[in-house]
Amino acid sequence: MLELHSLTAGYDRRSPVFREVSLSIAPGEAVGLLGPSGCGKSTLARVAALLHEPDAGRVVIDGTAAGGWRHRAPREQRTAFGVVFQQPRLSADPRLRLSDLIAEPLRANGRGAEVPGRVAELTALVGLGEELLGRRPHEVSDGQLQRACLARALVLRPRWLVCDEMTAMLDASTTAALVAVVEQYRRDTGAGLLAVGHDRVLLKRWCERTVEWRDLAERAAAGLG
Ligand SMILES: Nc1ncnc2c1ncn2[C@@H]1O[C@H](COP(=O)(O)OP(=O)(O)OP(=O)(O)O)[C@@H](O)[C@H]1O
Repeated sequence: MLELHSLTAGYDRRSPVFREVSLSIAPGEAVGLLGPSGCGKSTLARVAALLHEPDAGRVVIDGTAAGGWRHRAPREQRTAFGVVFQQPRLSADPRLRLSDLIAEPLRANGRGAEVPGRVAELTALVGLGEELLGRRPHEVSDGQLQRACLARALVLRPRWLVCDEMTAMLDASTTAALVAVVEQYRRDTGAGLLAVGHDRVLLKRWCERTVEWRDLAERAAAGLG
C-alpha cells in the first residue's frame, strides 16, 4: 500500500501549493490523477516518490513511514519507486549513451553485474532498437528517449511506478506502446501505479481508478484528508 497522509507541500513554506491532501493506492492498483495545469499534481507525485520533501504529512510505503527524501531516503525505499517524467530531455544526462542511461540505477546501487542482462531485457521490452543504445540523447527522438527513460525506471524492478505525464509529448502510437509496456510490467510484477495527467480519456482507459484533484482538495478542506 502506498499511503499519502495529509500532505502539505510546495516551494515556499509560507504559501504551499497544497495542504492536507491524502491519497492511498492499494498494492497492484493503478490510480490516475487528473487535474488542471499548475494545481500541484507533479509536486504530489514527486513527494509520493520521495523526490520532494513535504512541509507536513506522512508517506507510508508498504507499511513503513518514509525515512527521508531524495538522497536521504533509505535505499530500500528509494529503489521501491520507478519514476518517469513528462520531458525526457530534462531527466536524462545528455552525456550518457542510452545503454548507460538505462543502466545508471543498477550501477548507482552497486549492481553493475546485472547490467548486460537487464539492459538487453529492457531494451526488448520497451521496443528500443539495439542500434540506438550507443547514441546519446540528442541523437534520438523524444519518443525513443522516453522509451529509454521508461527502461531506466523499470531496471531495479520497482514495486511502485509514478508516471508524471509520461506520454504528454508523444504521438498516439508511442503513447499506446509505452502504456502497454507499463501494463505488461505491472502484470508480471504486481507493481502499483500513480499516473498523473490531463488526458482524461487516456487515464480512464489506463487506470482502474481515476481521482480528480478537485475532490482531493475538497476533502482536504473539509478536514477529511
Ligand atoms: N521548482 C519549483 N519552484 C517553485 N515553484 C514551483 C516549482 N515547481 C512547480 N512550482 C509551482 O508549483 C505549482 C504546482 O506545480 P506542479 O508542477 O505540481 O503542477 P501540475 O498540476 O503538475 O501542473 P502541470 O499539469 O502543468 O504539470 C505551480 O504553481 C508551479 O508554478
